[in-house]
Amino acid sequence: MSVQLLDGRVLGAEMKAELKEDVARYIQRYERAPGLVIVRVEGDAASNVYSKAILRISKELGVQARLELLPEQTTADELRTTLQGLNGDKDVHGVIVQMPLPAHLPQQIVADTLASAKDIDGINPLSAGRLFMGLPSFLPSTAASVMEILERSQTPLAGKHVVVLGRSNVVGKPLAMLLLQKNATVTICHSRTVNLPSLTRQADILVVAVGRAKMVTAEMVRPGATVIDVGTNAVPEGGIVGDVDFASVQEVAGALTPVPGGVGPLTNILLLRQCIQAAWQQHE
Ligand SMILES: NC(=O)C1=CN([C@@H]2O[C@H](COP(=O)(O)OP(=O)(O)OC[C@H]3O[C@@H](n4cnc5c(N)ncnc54)[C@H](OP(=O)(O)O)[C@@H]3O)[C@@H](O)[C@H]2O)C=CC1
Ligand SMILES: Nc1nc(=O)c2c([nH]1)NC[C@@H]1CN(c3ccc(C(=O)N[C@@H](CCC(=O)O)C(=O)O)cc3)C=[N+]21
Repeated sequence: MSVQLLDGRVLGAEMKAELKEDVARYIQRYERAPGLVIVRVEGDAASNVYSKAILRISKELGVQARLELLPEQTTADELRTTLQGLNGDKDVHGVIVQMPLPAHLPQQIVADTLASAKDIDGINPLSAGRLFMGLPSFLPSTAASVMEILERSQTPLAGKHVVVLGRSNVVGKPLAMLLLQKNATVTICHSRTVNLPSLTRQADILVVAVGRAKMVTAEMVRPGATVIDVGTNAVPEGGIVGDVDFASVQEVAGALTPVPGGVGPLTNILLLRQCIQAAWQQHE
C-alpha cells in the first residue's frame, strides 16, 4: 500500500480560487478591498520570509495588505500605540503580529490591546475562550490549516483517536479543541509524557507540532494512520524539515503531509480567509 500525500499546495490553490471570488464580491459590494496589516518587530530573521509570503498571497487574492515594520528597540507603549491606531483605522480589517516578539515585549500586550474583531490569528483570550466554548471565533491559523487539510482530504474524525503531539497556545491546544468539536477522541502529548511511542502508536490520526526535526519515526506510527506534520525546522544546508521523519514514516502511514508543501502553505491562506471574514463582519 502506498502512502497518500496530502499536498498543501494543491489544497491551497483550490482555496485561493474560492477566496479570490469572495474578495471580488466584497469589492463589488463595498467599493474597497479587505485590509490587512502585518506588524513585525525587527529581530527575528525567519519571520521576514513569512511576512513576504503573506504579502504575496494578499496581492494574489486582491486583499490590500501592508507591513508595519517596527524597530527592535520598540517599547511596550509604542507597540500598544501602534495597535490602538490600527484598531481605530477603518481601512484595516485584520491585524497579525508576527511572533516571536523580542524578549522585552510580552506577547500579552498584543492579546490585551488588539481589537477582537481584528484578531484574525485568534490570539486574544476572547477568541481562545470562544473556541473553548465551541462558539464561532477566529482561530490560530496553523490549527485552522490542519483542520482544513483533514476536511478537504475527507479524513473522518468522529470516533477516531487523534493524538496531538505538542500543547502550545498557537497549535496543540486550539487544535485539540477543534478536533473535540468534530467528535474525535483526543489525546494531547508533550515533553513530560511518559512512553510517548505507546501513545502515538494508538493514533488513527497523529498531528505533530513539537519543533524537533524528524523526531517521529516509523516505529511511533500505527500502520495506515494519517500523519500531519506541522513542524518547520530550519536545517543548516538551507530549507526546512518537518518534525516527522518523512523517509521512514511514508513506509507505514496511510496518508502524510510533506514539509515543505504541507501545513505551511495553507496556514497563510487560512489567515487571509479569516481577514476576509473579518472584513465582511465589520460591515454587519
Ligand atoms: N507551518 C506552520 O504554519 C507553523 C509551524 N510551526 C512549527 O510547529 C512546531 C511547533 O510549534 P509551536 O507549537 O509554536 O512550538 P512550541 O515550542 O511552543 O511547543 C512545542 C510543544 O512540543 C512539546 N515538546 C517539545 N519537545 C518534546 C518531546 N521531546 N516530546 C514530546 N513533546 C515535546 C512541548 O512540550 P512542553 O509543553 O512540555 O514544553 C510543547 O508543548 C515548530 O516546528 C514550528 O516551527 C509553528 C507555527 C506555524
Ligand atoms: N502570529 C504568528 N502566527 C503564525 O502563524 C506564525 C507566526 N506568528 N510566526 C512564525 C510562524 C511560522 N509560520 C509559518 C507559516 C507558513 C509557513 C510556510 O508557508 N511554509 C512553506 C514554505 C517554507 C519554506 O520553504 O521555507 C512550506 O511549509 O511549504 C511556514 C511557517 C507561521 N507562524
